[in-house]
Amino acid sequence: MKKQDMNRDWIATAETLSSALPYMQRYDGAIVVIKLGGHAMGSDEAMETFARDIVLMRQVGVNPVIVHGGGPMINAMLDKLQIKSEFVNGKRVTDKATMEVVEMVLSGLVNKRIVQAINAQGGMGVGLSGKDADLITCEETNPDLGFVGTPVEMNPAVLHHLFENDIIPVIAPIGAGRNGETFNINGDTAAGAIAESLNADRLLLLTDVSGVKNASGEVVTELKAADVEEMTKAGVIAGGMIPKTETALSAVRNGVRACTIVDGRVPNAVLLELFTDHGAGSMIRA
Ligand SMILES: Nc1ncnc2c1ncn2[C@@H]1O[C@H](COP(=O)(O)OP(=O)(O)O)[C@@H](O)[C@H]1O
Ligand SMILES: CC(=O)N[C@@H](CCC(=O)OP(=O)(O)O)C(=O)O
Repeated sequence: MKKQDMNRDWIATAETLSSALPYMQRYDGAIVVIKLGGHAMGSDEAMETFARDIVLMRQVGVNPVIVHGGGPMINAMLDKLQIKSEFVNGKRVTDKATMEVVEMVLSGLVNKRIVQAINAQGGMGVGLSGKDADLITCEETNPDLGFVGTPVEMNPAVLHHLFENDIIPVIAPIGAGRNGETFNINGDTAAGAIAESLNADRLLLLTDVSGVKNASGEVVTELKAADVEEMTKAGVIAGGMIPKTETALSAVRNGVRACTIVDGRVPNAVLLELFTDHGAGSMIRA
């Protein structure tokens, strides 16, 4: 690269940093819940970039909370163990054997991969699931789905303790039942419940599409409750997008300031969303 071009690059970097100031001021002390879907997790390099962005957020005074999924990783382990699995409206039918695999994969492999990535960037990530410190208590969602849980009681006190100590919580979507059961919670549902219990400023649902698409395949940048209802009835919003839009609507109706469904495959997706004018994806409004 010529010296002149190199200078131009550095000038652009300095300009970008400078223009982020008002956004950093706006989000100083804010609670931002980020759901990282299994499909958005990708390569080690993508994980490294994601982790660096999260540590940067913490560095500039934001309180980030990561809630992760891991559907594809659960599928891979169930395949290895030759356990068949099916989804109904984006939720995995979960019998006892499946529940054991779900907990091992989410609280073990996936959770620790994210924690390790954050710590490698100089952050202090701590992994937990909804079972820790009674964070999420669940009831059965629907008997037909087995051990799929709906959060009914939240205890976010532990998260506030972690914020005070500069620790970044990384949460696996597993909940405890009142009678000693373990429940499998859809990752989006868990992220929404956590965001609501914290009255979060932002909920970002990171996935592997550029946003919620209409029947012609175009991303809709802003959706209201009525749009979501209509598109779901028409089957335009389907599969894994159903829990996302349900979560987004519930969140904005229950104290979360804004919820966006974002393409997590885009490098620096969370920084783009919080600290620039170039946020992409679909914003859901009440
Ligand atoms: N209207 C829609 N717009 C965008 N994606 C949709 C829509 N309806 C269904 N989908 C599907 O939802 C998927 C995202 O959900 P999911 O696979 O559960 O993601 P994640 O693992 O990130 O939680 C997309 O990859 C897409 O196949
Ligand atoms: C009840 C239910 O469906 N739980 C999910 C939990 C993981 C998840 O949500 O993963 P993604 O975010 O990667 O889709 C599952 O078993 O796959």
